[in-house]
Amino acid sequence: MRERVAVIGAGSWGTALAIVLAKKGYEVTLWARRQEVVREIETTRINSHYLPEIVIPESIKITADLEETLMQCVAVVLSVPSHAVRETVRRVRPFVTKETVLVNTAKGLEIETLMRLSEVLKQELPVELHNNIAVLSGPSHAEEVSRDLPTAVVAASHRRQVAEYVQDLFMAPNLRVYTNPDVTGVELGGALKNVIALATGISDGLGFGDNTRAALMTRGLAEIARLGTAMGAQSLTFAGLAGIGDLIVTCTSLYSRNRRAGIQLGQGKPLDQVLAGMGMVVEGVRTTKAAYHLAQKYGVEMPITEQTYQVLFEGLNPREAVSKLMLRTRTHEVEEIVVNRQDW
Ligand SMILES: NC(=O)C1=CN([C@@H]2O[C@H](COP(=O)(O)OP(=O)(O)OC[C@H]3O[C@@H](n4cnc5c(N)ncnc54)[C@H](O)[C@@H]3O)[C@@H](O)[C@H]2O)C=CC1
Ligand SMILES: O=C(CO)COP(=O)(O)O
Repeated sequence: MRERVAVIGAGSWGTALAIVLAKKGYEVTLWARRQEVVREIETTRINSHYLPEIVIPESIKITADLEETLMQCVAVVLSVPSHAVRETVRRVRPFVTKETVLVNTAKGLEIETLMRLSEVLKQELPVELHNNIAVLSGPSHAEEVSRDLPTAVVAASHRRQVAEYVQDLFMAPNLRVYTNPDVTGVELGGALKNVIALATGISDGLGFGDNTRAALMTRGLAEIARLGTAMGAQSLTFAGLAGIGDLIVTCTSLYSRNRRAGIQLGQGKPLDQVLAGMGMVVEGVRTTKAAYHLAQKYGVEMPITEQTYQVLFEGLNPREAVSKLMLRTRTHEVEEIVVNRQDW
Protein backbone atom coordinates (compact mmCIF):
# COMPACT_ATOMS: atom_id res chain seq x y z
CA MET A 1 0.00 0.00 0.00
CA ARG A 2 1.25 3.48 -0.85
CA GLU A 3 2.05 5.75 2.10
CA ARG A 4 -0.23 8.72 2.57
CA VAL A 5 1.20 12.24 2.88
CA ALA A 6 -0.84 15.35 3.67
CA VAL A 7 0.16 18.73 2.26
CA ILE A 8 -1.54 21.59 4.06
CA GLY A 9 -1.80 24.75 1.97
CA ALA A 10 -2.51 24.85 -1.77
CA GLY A 11 -0.54 28.01 -2.51
CA SER A 12 2.54 27.99 -4.72
CA TRP A 13 4.80 26.01 -2.41
CA GLY A 14 2.27 23.46 -1.14
CA THR A 15 1.20 22.71 -4.71
CA ALA A 16 4.79 22.30 -5.91
CA LEU A 17 5.70 20.00 -3.02
CA ALA A 18 2.55 17.93 -3.50
CA ILE A 19 3.60 17.40 -7.12
CA VAL A 20 7.11 16.29 -6.06
CA LEU A 21 5.65 13.78 -3.58
CA ALA A 22 3.01 12.48 -5.99
CA LYS A 23 5.66 11.89 -8.67
CA LYS A 24 7.57 9.85 -6.11
CA GLY A 25 4.56 7.56 -5.69
CA TYR A 26 3.13 8.78 -2.38
CA GLU A 27 -0.63 9.02 -2.03
CA VAL A 28 -0.89 12.78 -1.66
CA THR A 29 -3.83 14.79 -0.36
CA LEU A 30 -3.53 18.54 -0.79
CA TRP A 31 -5.61 20.66 1.56
CA ALA A 32 -6.86 24.01 0.29
CA ARG A 33 -8.48 26.56 2.55
CA ARG A 34 -10.85 27.80 -0.10
CA GLN A 35 -13.49 25.64 -1.78
CA GLU A 36 -13.09 27.46 -5.10
CA VAL A 37 -9.45 26.35 -5.31
CA VAL A 38 -10.59 22.75 -4.69
CA ARG A 39 -13.19 23.04 -7.44
CA GLU A 40 -10.75 24.58 -9.90
CA ILE A 41 -8.05 21.96 -9.37
CA GLU A 42 -10.57 19.12 -9.47
CA THR A 43 -12.02 20.27 -12.76
CA THR A 44 -9.01 21.74 -14.60
CA ARG A 45 -5.96 20.28 -12.76
CA ILE A 46 -4.58 23.85 -12.72
CA ASN A 47 -4.04 26.14 -9.73
CA SER A 48 -4.42 29.26 -11.81
CA HIS A 49 -3.67 31.89 -9.19
CA TYR A 50 -0.53 30.33 -7.71
CA LEU A 51 1.08 28.08 -10.37
CA PRO A 52 -0.79 28.74 -13.63
CA GLU A 53 1.64 26.96 -15.96
CA ILE A 54 1.65 23.62 -14.16
CA VAL A 55 -0.63 20.64 -14.68
CA ILE A 56 -1.36 18.96 -11.35
CA PRO A 57 -1.23 15.14 -11.57
CA GLU A 58 -4.59 13.36 -11.37
CA SER A 59 -3.24 11.23 -8.53
CA ILE A 60 -3.21 14.22 -6.13
CA LYS A 61 -6.42 14.39 -4.18
CA ILE A 62 -7.53 17.92 -3.36
CA THR A 63 -9.94 18.77 -0.57
CA ALA A 64 -10.91 21.45 1.93
CA ASP A 65 -11.69 18.80 4.54
CA LEU A 66 -8.83 18.66 7.01
CA GLU A 67 -9.85 15.40 8.67
CA GLU A 68 -9.99 13.64 5.31
CA THR A 69 -6.60 15.13 4.37
CA LEU A 70 -4.91 13.90 7.50
CA MET A 71 -6.46 10.45 7.79
CA GLN A 72 -3.76 7.77 8.19
CA CYS A 73 -0.99 9.99 6.86
CA VAL A 74 2.62 9.25 7.76
CA ALA A 75 3.75 12.84 7.27
CA VAL A 76 2.20 16.31 7.26
CA VAL A 77 3.80 19.03 5.17
CA LEU A 78 2.77 22.49 6.34
CA SER A 79 2.87 25.09 3.56
CA VAL A 80 0.79 27.96 4.87
CA PRO A 81 2.17 31.46 5.49
CA SER A 82 3.97 31.98 8.82
CA HIS A 83 1.16 34.01 10.32
CA ALA A 84 -1.21 31.05 9.79
CA VAL A 85 1.10 28.33 11.17
CA ARG A 86 -0.14 28.41 14.78
CA GLU A 87 -3.85 28.29 13.95
CA THR A 88 -3.22 25.61 11.30
CA VAL A 89 -1.25 23.38 13.69
CA ARG A 90 -4.07 23.70 16.21
CA ARG A 91 -6.51 22.46 13.59
CA VAL A 92 -4.18 19.66 12.46
CA ARG A 93 -3.36 18.43 15.99
CA PRO A 94 -6.49 16.31 16.65
CA PHE A 95 -5.89 14.20 13.53
CA VAL A 96 -2.22 13.19 13.88
CA THR A 97 -0.78 10.19 15.72
CA LYS A 98 2.43 10.06 17.72
CA GLU A 99 4.21 8.52 14.70
CA THR A 100 3.33 11.35 12.30
CA VAL A 101 6.24 13.47 11.09
CA LEU A 102 5.47 17.19 10.75
CA VAL A 103 7.49 19.23 8.27
CA ASN A 104 7.16 22.99 8.31
CA THR A 105 8.08 24.65 5.02
CA ALA A 106 7.02 28.23 5.79
CA LYS A 107 9.83 30.77 6.09
CA GLY A 108 9.15 33.37 8.71
CA LEU A 109 8.83 34.20 12.39
CA GLU A 110 5.78 34.73 14.55
CA ILE A 111 5.71 38.49 15.04
CA GLU A 112 3.63 38.51 18.22
CA THR A 113 6.01 36.18 20.10
CA LEU A 114 9.22 36.48 18.00
CA MET A 115 9.29 32.67 17.96
CA ARG A 116 10.72 30.47 15.26
CA LEU A 117 8.03 28.37 13.60
CA SER A 118 9.29 25.03 14.94
CA GLU A 119 8.96 26.57 18.40
CA VAL A 120 5.37 27.46 17.56
CA LEU A 121 4.79 23.84 16.48
CA LYS A 122 6.32 22.60 19.74
CA GLN A 123 4.09 24.86 21.76
CA GLU A 124 0.99 23.61 19.98
CA LEU A 125 1.79 19.89 19.82
CA PRO A 126 1.89 17.29 22.60
CA VAL A 127 5.36 16.54 23.91
CA GLU A 128 5.51 13.04 22.35
CA LEU A 129 5.41 14.71 18.93
CA HIS A 130 8.23 17.21 19.58
CA ASN A 131 10.91 14.92 18.21
CA ASN A 132 8.89 14.42 15.02
CA ILE A 133 9.18 18.08 13.96
CA ALA A 134 11.33 19.01 10.97
CA VAL A 135 11.80 22.01 8.72
CA LEU A 136 12.53 22.18 5.02
CA SER A 137 14.33 25.22 3.66
CA GLY A 138 16.80 26.39 1.02
CA PRO A 139 16.79 28.02 -2.42
CA SER A 140 13.65 26.59 -4.01
CA HIS A 141 11.15 28.64 -5.94
CA ALA A 142 7.93 26.72 -6.47
CA GLU A 143 7.83 27.75 -10.14
CA GLU A 144 11.12 25.89 -10.75
CA VAL A 145 10.60 22.89 -8.45
CA SER A 146 7.22 22.21 -10.08
CA ARG A 147 8.97 22.22 -13.49
CA ASP A 148 11.47 19.68 -12.16
CA LEU A 149 14.49 21.98 -12.50
CA PRO A 150 17.49 20.75 -10.45
CA THR A 151 17.24 22.15 -6.91
CA ALA A 152 18.97 21.49 -3.58
CA VAL A 153 17.37 22.05 -0.19
CA VAL A 154 17.99 21.19 3.45
CA ALA A 155 15.93 19.22 5.98
CA ALA A 156 16.61 20.07 9.62
CA SER A 157 15.47 18.33 12.76
CA HIS A 158 16.82 17.85 16.25
CA ARG A 159 16.58 14.11 15.64
CA ARG A 160 18.78 12.68 12.94
CA GLN A 161 16.29 9.92 12.01
CA VAL A 162 13.59 12.52 11.44
CA ALA A 163 15.87 14.73 9.31
CA GLU A 164 16.83 11.66 7.27
CA TYR A 165 13.20 10.60 6.98
CA VAL A 166 12.36 14.01 5.51
CA GLN A 167 15.43 13.77 3.28
CA ASP A 168 14.14 10.46 1.89
CA LEU A 169 10.58 11.80 1.65
CA PHE A 170 11.51 14.60 -0.75
CA MET A 171 14.70 13.35 -2.43
CA ALA A 172 14.07 13.01 -6.16
CA PRO A 173 16.21 12.95 -9.33
CA ASN A 174 15.98 16.75 -9.52
CA LEU A 175 15.52 17.55 -5.85
CA ARG A 176 18.56 16.92 -3.73
CA VAL A 177 18.00 17.12 0.03
CA TYR A 178 20.77 17.59 2.60
CA THR A 179 20.28 17.25 6.36
CA ASN A 180 21.33 19.60 9.15
CA PRO A 181 20.80 19.27 12.92
CA ASP A 182 20.93 23.08 13.32
CA VAL A 183 17.18 23.78 13.26
CA THR A 184 17.68 27.32 14.62
CA GLY A 185 20.15 28.25 11.88
CA VAL A 186 18.11 26.70 9.07
CA GLU A 187 14.94 28.46 10.20
CA LEU A 188 16.60 31.83 10.75
CA GLY A 189 18.41 31.69 7.41
CA GLY A 190 15.13 31.00 5.59
CA ALA A 191 13.23 33.71 7.42
CA LEU A 192 15.79 36.52 7.52
CA LYS A 193 16.89 36.32 3.88
CA ASN A 194 13.47 37.74 3.00
CA VAL A 195 14.34 40.99 4.79
CA ILE A 196 17.50 41.33 2.73
CA ALA A 197 15.55 40.46 -0.45
CA LEU A 198 13.26 43.41 0.26
CA ALA A 199 16.31 45.63 0.80
CA THR A 200 18.04 44.52 -2.41
CA GLY A 201 14.76 44.88 -4.29
CA ILE A 202 14.43 48.42 -3.00
CA SER A 203 17.97 49.13 -4.17
CA ASP A 204 17.19 47.70 -7.63
CA GLY A 205 13.98 49.74 -7.75
CA LEU A 206 15.94 52.88 -6.98
CA GLY A 207 18.13 52.16 -9.99
CA PHE A 208 21.25 51.25 -8.02
CA GLY A 209 23.63 48.70 -9.47
CA ASP A 210 25.00 45.20 -9.13
CA ASN A 211 27.68 46.48 -6.73
CA THR A 212 24.98 47.76 -4.40
CA ARG A 213 23.06 44.47 -4.51
CA ALA A 214 26.23 42.47 -3.81
CA ALA A 215 27.09 44.75 -0.88
CA LEU A 216 23.60 44.42 0.61
CA MET A 217 23.62 40.63 0.20
CA THR A 218 27.06 40.22 1.75
CA ARG A 219 26.54 42.59 4.64
CA GLY A 220 23.00 41.23 4.97
CA LEU A 221 24.37 37.73 5.46
CA ALA A 222 26.78 39.12 8.08
CA GLU A 223 23.91 40.52 10.11
CA ILE A 224 21.79 37.37 9.66
CA ALA A 225 24.69 35.32 11.02
CA ARG A 226 25.25 37.81 13.85
CA LEU A 227 21.65 37.51 15.06
CA GLY A 228 21.56 33.78 14.29
CA THR A 229 24.61 32.92 16.37
CA ALA A 230 23.36 35.13 19.21
CA MET A 231 20.19 33.01 19.12
CA GLY A 232 22.14 29.74 19.24
CA ALA A 233 22.60 28.89 15.54
CA GLN A 234 25.84 27.52 14.06
CA SER A 235 27.57 30.12 11.90
CA LEU A 236 28.43 27.53 9.19
CA THR A 237 24.72 26.96 8.53
CA PHE A 238 24.61 30.47 7.07
CA ALA A 239 27.25 29.43 4.53
CA GLY A 240 24.88 26.68 3.40
CA LEU A 241 21.69 26.25 1.40
CA ALA A 242 19.39 27.82 4.00
CA GLY A 243 21.78 30.77 4.37
CA ILE A 244 23.75 32.12 1.42
CA GLY A 245 21.96 29.70 -0.94
CA ASP A 246 18.50 31.05 -0.29
CA LEU A 247 19.82 34.60 -0.03
CA ILE A 248 21.27 34.35 -3.54
CA VAL A 249 18.09 33.03 -5.12
CA THR A 250 15.75 35.39 -3.33
CA CYS A 251 17.84 38.50 -4.00
CA THR A 252 18.38 37.75 -7.68
CA SER A 253 15.34 35.87 -8.99
CA LEU A 254 12.31 37.54 -10.45
CA TYR A 255 10.23 34.70 -9.03
CA SER A 256 10.90 36.14 -5.57
CA ARG A 257 7.85 37.95 -4.24
CA ASN A 258 10.02 39.65 -1.63
CA ARG A 259 12.41 40.97 -4.24
CA ARG A 260 9.57 42.09 -6.52
CA ALA A 261 7.86 43.84 -3.60
CA GLY A 262 11.14 45.61 -2.79
CA ILE A 263 11.58 46.75 -6.39
CA GLN A 264 8.13 48.37 -6.37
CA LEU A 265 8.84 50.03 -3.01
CA GLY A 266 12.08 51.41 -4.43
CA GLN A 267 10.11 52.76 -7.37
CA GLY A 268 7.97 54.69 -4.92
CA LYS A 269 4.82 52.58 -4.63
CA PRO A 270 3.28 52.56 -1.12
CA LEU A 271 3.54 49.30 0.84
CA ASP A 272 -0.20 48.61 1.06
CA GLN A 273 -0.54 48.92 -2.73
CA VAL A 274 2.47 46.68 -3.30
CA LEU A 275 1.06 43.96 -1.05
CA ALA A 276 -2.45 44.22 -2.49
CA GLY A 277 -1.06 43.82 -6.02
CA MET A 278 1.10 40.81 -5.17
CA GLY A 279 -1.78 38.43 -4.31
CA MET A 280 0.65 36.05 -2.62
CA VAL A 281 2.41 36.10 0.70
CA VAL A 282 5.39 38.47 1.05
CA GLU A 283 6.88 37.05 4.23
CA GLY A 284 9.68 39.58 4.52
CA VAL A 285 7.39 42.41 5.58
CA ARG A 286 6.33 40.78 8.85
CA THR A 287 9.75 39.21 9.29
CA THR A 288 11.38 42.65 9.11
CA LYS A 289 9.29 43.68 12.10
CA ALA A 290 10.20 40.52 14.03
CA ALA A 291 13.90 40.77 13.12
CA TYR A 292 14.03 44.43 14.14
CA HIS A 293 12.70 43.52 17.60
CA LEU A 294 14.93 40.43 17.88
CA ALA A 295 17.99 42.57 17.11
CA GLN A 296 17.03 44.81 20.03
CA LYS A 297 16.28 41.86 22.29
CA TYR A 298 19.65 40.21 21.62
CA GLY A 299 21.60 43.48 21.44
CA VAL A 300 22.81 42.74 17.91
CA GLU A 301 23.59 45.37 15.27
CA MET A 302 21.48 44.82 12.12
CA PRO A 303 21.78 48.05 10.15
CA ILE A 304 20.18 46.81 6.90
CA THR A 305 17.24 45.30 8.78
CA GLU A 306 16.88 48.51 10.76
CA GLN A 307 16.80 50.71 7.64
CA THR A 308 14.39 48.30 5.92
CA TYR A 309 12.14 48.56 8.98
CA GLN A 310 12.28 52.35 8.83
CA VAL A 311 11.35 52.33 5.13
CA LEU A 312 8.50 49.85 5.58
CA PHE A 313 6.96 51.10 8.80
CA GLU A 314 8.25 54.60 9.57
CA GLY A 315 7.96 56.22 6.16
CA LEU A 316 11.71 56.73 5.65
CA ASN A 317 12.61 57.61 2.07
CA PRO A 318 14.48 54.57 0.60
CA ARG A 319 17.21 56.80 -0.89
CA GLU A 320 17.86 58.31 2.51
CA ALA A 321 17.98 54.79 4.02
CA VAL A 322 20.78 53.81 1.61
CA SER A 323 22.63 57.00 2.39
CA LYS A 324 22.36 56.24 6.13
CA LEU A 325 23.87 52.80 5.51
CA MET A 326 26.73 54.24 3.47
CA LEU A 327 27.54 56.94 6.01
CA ARG A 328 27.53 54.79 9.14
CA THR A 329 30.57 55.06 11.39
CA ARG A 330 33.48 53.20 9.79
CA THR A 331 33.92 49.61 10.98
CA HIS A 332 35.84 46.35 10.44
CA GLU A 333 34.60 43.71 8.06
CA VAL A 334 34.91 40.80 10.54
CA GLU A 335 35.10 41.80 14.19
CA GLU A 336 36.34 38.34 15.31
CA ILE A 337 39.41 38.54 13.04
CA VAL A 338 40.38 41.88 14.55
CA VAL A 339 39.79 40.73 18.12
CA ASN A 340 42.05 37.70 17.55
CA ARG A 341 44.86 39.78 15.99
CA GLN A 342 46.24 41.83 18.84
CA ASP A 343 49.39 42.63 16.80
CA TRP A 344 47.28 44.41 14.16
N1 LIG B 1 6.61 30.03 -3.15
C1 LIG B 1 7.82 29.49 -2.96
O1 LIG B 1 8.58 29.32 -3.91
C2 LIG B 1 8.26 29.11 -1.60
C3 LIG B 1 7.56 29.47 -0.46
N2 LIG B 1 8.02 29.11 0.76
C4 LIG B 1 7.31 29.48 1.97
O2 LIG B 1 6.09 28.74 2.02
C5 LIG B 1 5.10 29.49 2.73
C6 LIG B 1 3.85 29.54 1.86
O3 LIG B 1 4.22 30.29 0.72
P1 LIG B 1 3.51 30.18 -0.69
O4 LIG B 1 2.92 28.87 -0.93
O5 LIG B 1 4.49 30.68 -1.66
O6 LIG B 1 2.37 31.27 -0.46
P2 LIG B 1 1.15 31.62 -1.39
O7 LIG B 1 0.80 33.02 -1.13
O8 LIG B 1 1.46 31.16 -2.76
O9 LIG B 1 0.01 30.65 -0.81
C7 LIG B 1 -0.38 30.70 0.53
C8 LIG B 1 -1.44 29.66 0.76
O10 LIG B 1 -1.80 29.68 2.14
C9 LIG B 1 -3.20 29.87 2.24
N3 LIG B 1 -3.49 30.66 3.43
C10 LIG B 1 -3.37 31.98 3.61
N4 LIG B 1 -3.76 32.33 4.83
C11 LIG B 1 -4.13 31.18 5.44
C12 LIG B 1 -4.67 30.88 6.71
N5 LIG B 1 -4.88 31.84 7.60
N6 LIG B 1 -4.93 29.58 7.00
C13 LIG B 1 -4.70 28.63 6.11
N7 LIG B 1 -4.22 28.84 4.89
C14 LIG B 1 -3.95 30.11 4.55
C15 LIG B 1 -3.63 30.59 0.97
O11 LIG B 1 -4.98 30.36 0.70
C16 LIG B 1 -2.70 29.91 -0.04
O12 LIG B 1 -3.24 28.68 -0.43
C17 LIG B 1 5.71 30.87 2.98
O13 LIG B 1 6.17 30.92 4.29
C18 LIG B 1 6.88 30.94 2.01
O14 LIG B 1 7.93 31.73 2.51
C19 LIG B 1 9.14 28.36 0.91
C20 LIG B 1 9.87 27.96 -0.16
C21 LIG B 1 9.49 28.30 -1.50
O1 LIG C 1 11.90 31.20 -0.22
C1 LIG C 1 11.75 31.29 -1.41
C2 LIG C 1 12.67 30.63 -2.36
O2 LIG C 1 13.59 29.81 -1.72
C3 LIG C 1 10.63 32.10 -1.93
O3 LIG C 1 10.96 33.42 -1.84
P1 LIG C 1 9.84 34.55 -2.03
O4 LIG C 1 8.87 34.34 -0.89
O5 LIG C 1 10.56 35.84 -1.96
O6 LIG C 1 9.18 34.31 -3.35
